[in-house]
Amino acid sequence: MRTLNVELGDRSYPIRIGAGLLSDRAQFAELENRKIKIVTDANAGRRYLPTLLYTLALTPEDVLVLPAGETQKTWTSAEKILDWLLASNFGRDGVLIALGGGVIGDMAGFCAALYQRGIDFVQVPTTLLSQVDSSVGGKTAVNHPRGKNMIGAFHQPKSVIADINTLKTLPPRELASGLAEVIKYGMLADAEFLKWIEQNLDKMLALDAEALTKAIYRSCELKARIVAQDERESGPRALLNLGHTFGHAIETFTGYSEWLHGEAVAVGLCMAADMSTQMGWLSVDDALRCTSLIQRAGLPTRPPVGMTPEDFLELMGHDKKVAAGKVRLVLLRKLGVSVLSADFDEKALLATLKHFTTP
Ligand SMILES: NC(=O)c1ccc[n+]([C@@H]2O[C@H](COP(=O)([O-])OP(=O)(O)OC[C@H]3O[C@@H](n4cnc5c(N)ncnc54)[C@H](O)[C@@H]3O)[C@@H](O)[C@H]2O)c1
Ligand SMILES: O=C(O)C(=O)C[C@@H](O)[C@H](O)[C@H](O)COP(=O)(O)O
Ligand SMILES: [Zn+2]
Repeated sequence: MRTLNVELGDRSYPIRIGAGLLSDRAQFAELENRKIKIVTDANAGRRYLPTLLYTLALTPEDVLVLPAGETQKTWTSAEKILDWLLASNFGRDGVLIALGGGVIGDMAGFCAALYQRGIDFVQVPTTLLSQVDSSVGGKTAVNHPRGKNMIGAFHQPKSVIADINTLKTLPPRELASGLAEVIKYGMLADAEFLKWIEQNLDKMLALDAEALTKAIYRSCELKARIVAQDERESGPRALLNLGHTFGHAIETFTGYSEWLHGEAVAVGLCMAADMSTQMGWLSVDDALRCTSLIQRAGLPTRPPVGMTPEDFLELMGHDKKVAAGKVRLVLLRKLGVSVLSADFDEKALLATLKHFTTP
């Protein structure tokens, strides 16, 4: 097992990564003598709930199982969770566990932030995407038809327990979706890691435990370092949004169905790399390197057919990074070096949007 910490003073917490953690009671030692409730979804619950219930000596009454998928990441689902906690007379001293992918983690975390003005919660991520990214950093939210993660709160978990054995049942498309965020970390903060991803992609696609553990550990380490500097995204944390201004536009355009988050981010990464070359920063060769890695991971590299530059511009105008009415974009100076840019050349953006939306 490998452990690292997110350093946030008295809200610091451990991220534990290893095989078989779900059945190891010691991993949940902080929860001893606490009332516990679990929120999960149908897929993660079917596979991993029995083990977790046994480990924590809980019963099915302590669990809420929601339908799976991004379309469920709504205010209505959050209300269901809050209603259930209230109906169970759950106290402010209780702990909510999120067992599942990023959808469950973001929603349960959001409800933990709201319920009785904030209760403790623990992330037990079961997808690659949630183990490398969403379970760490305390961004919690639900989607709105007008925009991704538009209703949310910052609320840090008490711990993150990532059992890599859960990845064995992940459908290939979901594995690839998680790889998009791993590639993002290499592109935005660590060119050496990006090279390692290129060299070890096939191992990760074959679910090699050592390669996956390294990818999860390094992604979490890079994220934890940035979150520790800027928990609430007033500065460098925005860099974690590389590819997301384009990606979130795609997810909103497609109504949070059809496209997975990582797939939309993958296209966003290609678009951000392309625009960085239009700005004269990233070399064309390096942008192509990123696109070809994304393609090798089985991810899309172009937006949905029918999406126009105007669609992108309209949706990007609602991005949470907009400041003083101006879109701000995360771009690459070079591989491993990202910047948040407000004064980018509009022509470069238009050229990228045109290039990616022309059949
Ligand atoms: N808070 C953050 O910092 C942050 C970061 C990145 C992404 N996100 C959010 O995370 C969400 C995407 O997360 P995701 O990709 O985990 O999606 P998800 O939660 O929808 O999980 C993907 C699918 O896999 C299923 N599943 C979960 N674990 C499984 C397992 N072990 N075996 C088989 N199936 C399993 C789920 O039921 C679901 O159908 C998006 O809403 C995105 O916005 C948040
Ligand atoms: O943790 C962050 O900060 C991120 O930006 C990580 C992203 O991968 C993630 O998708 C996040 O939820 C996006 O946040 P948002 O504030 O743009 O909705
Ligand atoms: Zn993301």
